[in-house]
Amino acid sequence: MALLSAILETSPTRLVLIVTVGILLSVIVRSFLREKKTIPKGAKPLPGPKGWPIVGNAFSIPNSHAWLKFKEWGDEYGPIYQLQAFGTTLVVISKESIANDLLSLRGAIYSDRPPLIMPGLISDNGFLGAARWDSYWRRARKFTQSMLSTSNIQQSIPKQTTEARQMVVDLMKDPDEYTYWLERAGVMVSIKQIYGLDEERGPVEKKHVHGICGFMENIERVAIPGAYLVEFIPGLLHLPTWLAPFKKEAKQLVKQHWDYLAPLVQTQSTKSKTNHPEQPESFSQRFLNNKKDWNLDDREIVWALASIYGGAAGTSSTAMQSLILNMCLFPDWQKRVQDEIERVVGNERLPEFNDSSSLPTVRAVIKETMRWRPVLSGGFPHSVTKDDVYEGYHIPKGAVIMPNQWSILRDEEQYQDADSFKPERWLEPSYLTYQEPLTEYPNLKRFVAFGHGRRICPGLEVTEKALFLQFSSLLWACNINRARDSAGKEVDIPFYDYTGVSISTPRKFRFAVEEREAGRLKLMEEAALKDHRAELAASKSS
Ligand code: HEM
Repeated sequence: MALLSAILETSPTRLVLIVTVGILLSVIVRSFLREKKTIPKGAKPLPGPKGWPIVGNAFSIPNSHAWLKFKEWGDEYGPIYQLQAFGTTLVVISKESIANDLLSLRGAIYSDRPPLIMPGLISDNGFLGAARWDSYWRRARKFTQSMLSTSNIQQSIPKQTTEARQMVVDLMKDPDEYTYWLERAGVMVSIKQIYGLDEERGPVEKKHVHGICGFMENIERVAIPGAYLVEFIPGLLHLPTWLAPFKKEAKQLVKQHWDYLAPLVQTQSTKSKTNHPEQPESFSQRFLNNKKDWNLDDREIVWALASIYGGAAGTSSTAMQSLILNMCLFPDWQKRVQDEIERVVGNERLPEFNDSSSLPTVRAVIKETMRWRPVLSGGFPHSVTKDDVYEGYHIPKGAVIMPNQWSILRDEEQYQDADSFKPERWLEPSYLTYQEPLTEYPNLKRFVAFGHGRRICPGLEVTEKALFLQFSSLLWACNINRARDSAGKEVDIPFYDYTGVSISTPRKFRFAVEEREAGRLKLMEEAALKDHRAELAASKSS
């Protein structure tokens, strides 16, 4: 009682000091106890760089482009090694076979995510990618996987085709705005497929692009390691909001996200079951028509759908930006792709998804771009729920597992001359990566760029279709070249100038787009317009 009354009489500043010191002390004790964790008999600790007491290696891990440092350490300490940060063990994997052994074969204990406090707070713990291995994740994942099944994705091909063509038209007219056109293409497919909305072209589209990209940018920004102290000191969550600015910020953001996302689902509740065979049911309609099958409540479904919508935003458009950049850097490959498209598609018609099996060079350039410039270069963290021993090494419960894609996709034993951009590695039998028949391979199925095991990206098939349609349509209609300055001199494009956060995107670069042959742009524009009008008409009559 005496202690309580003493605390109550203390000034607010002293109270903050007491709380902060208390929390810090508890962190120090917890880190110390975790560091002292015993290793099972017969097992040994993983190798790794030496760290400092308590902070471990935390201050040696860069908060930008961490994958480059992780690869350096991998070259020194081997394909699986550990780091320490404030008592948490970080296990970094640089080899696909090890990632498969742990994250896929032992998926029963390697499918959790580390606690991501801020991404959780700003999405009401509903963002699937950050969700823990719990009941919500299981139910939302089951729903997501079912919605993104092969047959559902097949139904989205007409919309994907229309938006790919529209993207090419927009890009040719206004190449400086390329990031917006690439984002827009993916977002407009999602908004139709997930929420059943067919929007008019123009400002209303912008609202959606900014709405969902803003949500994902916020998730990414708050997840940057070190951005928020609460990620290292979860005890700060117990502070009242007036003492914790991060809580105030999270409250504002979660409201902003909800205000955009919730009405997208609610507008669907007023629509009846669609009877149009050419108008497949949207994901939200499928949910609303069979609510009890999915076991998700009205709040959870908003976030589950937003996770699919958000998962698609930023990822495919980043891969497309890398493809455009690579066409500037490797004009010989651009010519090979265009020659192949010319042989198969010709001048009279536009590329379609059915052409995919006859266009292995297109698929090889896409796959090699995703290997050479992985969208999630540092991988996506998993977490292990039980103590484990792998090849004699101890992996403690709660360790964060980082499958470092930058290293895995540059493993010389798998990819000869791994630092070079070589689409031929997927096309020529002399390479280990070659697989027949070329009507089917290369493809993106089980490609590590999409992660591992039970958490593998459920959007893989959507991406495969989107990238094929966008890239083949672009190179059928135009040539991509380096831009020229006012004196006619080629503008330099840096070889590697990418952002250093989780979705690693090429920083803004300049390029030129020109029509390959007169009439192609017109053909593309007419097709995009006709299909879009038909979609709008069908949606109004349904
Ligand atoms: C270039 C395109 C894409 C890449 C490279 C990519 C990559 C990834 C990776 C690496 C993960 C984490 C996997 C793991 O933890 O092992 C992931 C998760 C996820 N992705 Fe994708 N993705 C892409 C496109 C998409 C699309 C188009 C969608 C939706 C249609 C999507 C939805 C998701 C979702 C919902 C998760 C969370 C899964 C979970 O935690 O259970 N992604 N993605």
